[in-house]
Amino acid sequence: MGLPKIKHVRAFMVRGGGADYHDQGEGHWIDDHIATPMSRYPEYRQSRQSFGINVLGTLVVELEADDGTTGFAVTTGGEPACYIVEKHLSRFLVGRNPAEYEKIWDQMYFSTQYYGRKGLVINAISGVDLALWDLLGKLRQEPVYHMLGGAVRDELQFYATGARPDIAKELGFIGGKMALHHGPAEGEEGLHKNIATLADMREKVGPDFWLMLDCWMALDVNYATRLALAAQEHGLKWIEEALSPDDYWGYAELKRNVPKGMLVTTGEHEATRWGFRMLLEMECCDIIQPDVGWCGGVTELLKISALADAHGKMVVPHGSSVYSYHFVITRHNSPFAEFLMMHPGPTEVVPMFAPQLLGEPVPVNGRIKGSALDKPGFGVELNHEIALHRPYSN
Ligand SMILES: C[C@H](O)[C@H](O)CC(=O)C(=O)O
Ligand SMILES: [Mg+2]
Repeated sequence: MGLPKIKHVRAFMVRGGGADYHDQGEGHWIDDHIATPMSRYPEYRQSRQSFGINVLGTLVVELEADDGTTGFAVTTGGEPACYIVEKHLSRFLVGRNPAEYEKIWDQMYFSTQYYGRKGLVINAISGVDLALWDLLGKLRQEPVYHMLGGAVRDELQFYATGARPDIAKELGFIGGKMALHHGPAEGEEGLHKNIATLADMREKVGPDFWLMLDCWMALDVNYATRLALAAQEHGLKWIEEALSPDDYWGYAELKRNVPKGMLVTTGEHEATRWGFRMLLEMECCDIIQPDVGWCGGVTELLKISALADAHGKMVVPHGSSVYSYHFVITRHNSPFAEFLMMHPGPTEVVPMFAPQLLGEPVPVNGRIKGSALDKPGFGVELNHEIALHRPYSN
């Protein structure tokens, strides 16, 4: 329909925070003895970087149209994702109209299905999809949330993820989600410590502030059930990602086991409508948490969200900065959003994907006004002052 065609596809890798938010320096709360599936090995317990959580780095996808307009997006994926974008996915983009995002998504997904479906390949597809939406918005001079149907509310409300829900409360957030520190291999002592941390935080924030625990796939059904039962008296709102993302059966059992009123959430490491269909149809959880940069991008999230809505479930995307903000504001079944506190303390609000994005909005008093999203595309620019490395070309 008269839009300039895509002329160039470029994929860069970047180190140091941003979309690979686990790639932080020493002393950051996000790498401080957090329970993981690798915690069963004592040598990998203290630091997630020790087992390689940050090996990938960020993938930046940049699309340039015939008229010189560029759209871009960032996600996790680094060098291997650059290869997939440049050597495989670019063929579905060059010479194409960016408004054909449905057909492009379909071609990217089915051409990679024999080695893709989840994980890195879907991260790469998500990055391309988000860059397409950004380009489309920049060409049409429209914010992405307009193209998704427009806002259903005037502002976004956030809960904060970090080690200091007490400070998150002072900063105006509606709740605080803490990482669980000890996994099953740390025995009864670890379980008591986990509960003691929650009890201490409940004491600090008072009775009504939401408190959640993020278990980052570290537990088994028995441990997660015991944790949930013990956490009830401290008003735990939800238990997140307690089990392996492949253990749909375990999630269904956990959901039956937790105390009435406590929510089970998961999905940040799930991908595509087919993965989320499993979580929904098997009654695994109360809230699904797709990461917009990992689940297939906005094009796929629209389908995931419609499926969740039909099942009466909320969609509260994992992190994902502006890519989540433009989506959440358009959906009734996404009533609030996550803000990942990337300050090392974390005692201050800093942009989630700093330093990669310029103009990234941040919550003020736990909120972002819809008007802050009123710029073309996702409303941010790539910070060209950071070291962008292009390992391959197409
Ligand atoms: C804090 C968690 O372990 C993880 O780093 C982030 C996450 O899962 C979330 O924000 O949700
Ligand atoms: Mg999580």
